Amino acid sequence: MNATIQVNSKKYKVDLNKPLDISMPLRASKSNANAWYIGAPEIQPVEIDDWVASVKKGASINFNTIQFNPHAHGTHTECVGHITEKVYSINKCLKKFFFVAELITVAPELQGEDYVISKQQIQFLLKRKMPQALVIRTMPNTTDKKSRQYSNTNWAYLTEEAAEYLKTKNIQHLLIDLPSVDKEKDNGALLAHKAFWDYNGTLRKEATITEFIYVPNKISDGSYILNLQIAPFENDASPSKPVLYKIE
Ligand SMILES: N[C@@H](CC(=O)c1ccccc1NC=O)C(=O)O
Repeated sequence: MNATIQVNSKKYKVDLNKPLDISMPLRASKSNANAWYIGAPEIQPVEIDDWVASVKKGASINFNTIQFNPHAHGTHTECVGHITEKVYSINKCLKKFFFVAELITVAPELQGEDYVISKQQIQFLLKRKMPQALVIRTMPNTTDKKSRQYSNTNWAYLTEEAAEYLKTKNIQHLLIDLPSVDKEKDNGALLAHKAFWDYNGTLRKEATITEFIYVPNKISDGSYILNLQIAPFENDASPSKPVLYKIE
């Protein structure tokens, strides 16, 4: 199934039969990716008295209750409501689902005791491109990202200057394969989140941050059409399913 997508005067051809899924599966397992010091996701059949809602246990259906945290357990998309007292819901902030996206690969650089993604690195890789969405794959990109236990690891993060740069480039949607665009332990500073959403200026209510993606190595850097879908939770964040389509 082929589609031609026109954005202003530019036409992009994509093959909808060739989706490139950059989300992580969310599993009820200790080996599911995890951050923020909580346990693993749980998926359990409902139990009422002696009845267990599992076909294996004699019920006519499987009927599971799921317990998880969108920020801690996998690919999720969040809006500015993640850091504001006022309630903003991702289901109300994200109202369009197709975007022109650029995928870049960055090796975070050592700054003091931290690894960071700098403005210079992004500037160099983006050149003069002005995509609506930026997808950042960090190096090294091993498959253990899908099961990594990130708590207390001081993962790499985006500098405030880099996030500010993305805002000035008018990038609306930022996607990254780390648990957060910010430093794990920053005493609540959340500098990159705040710079990207213009927290101290005019809130960018339509801008979103998607964290905990996984971009397989077989997908090369370049321009794509991104389909960014969430589950319709009225909450600051929802599990999400970003899918790329190569521009032919
Ligand atoms: N970096 C923050 C903590 C933080 O961002 C956070 C803590 C617990 C659960 C989620 C968090 N942030 C992102 O989703 C801090 O050190 O205060």
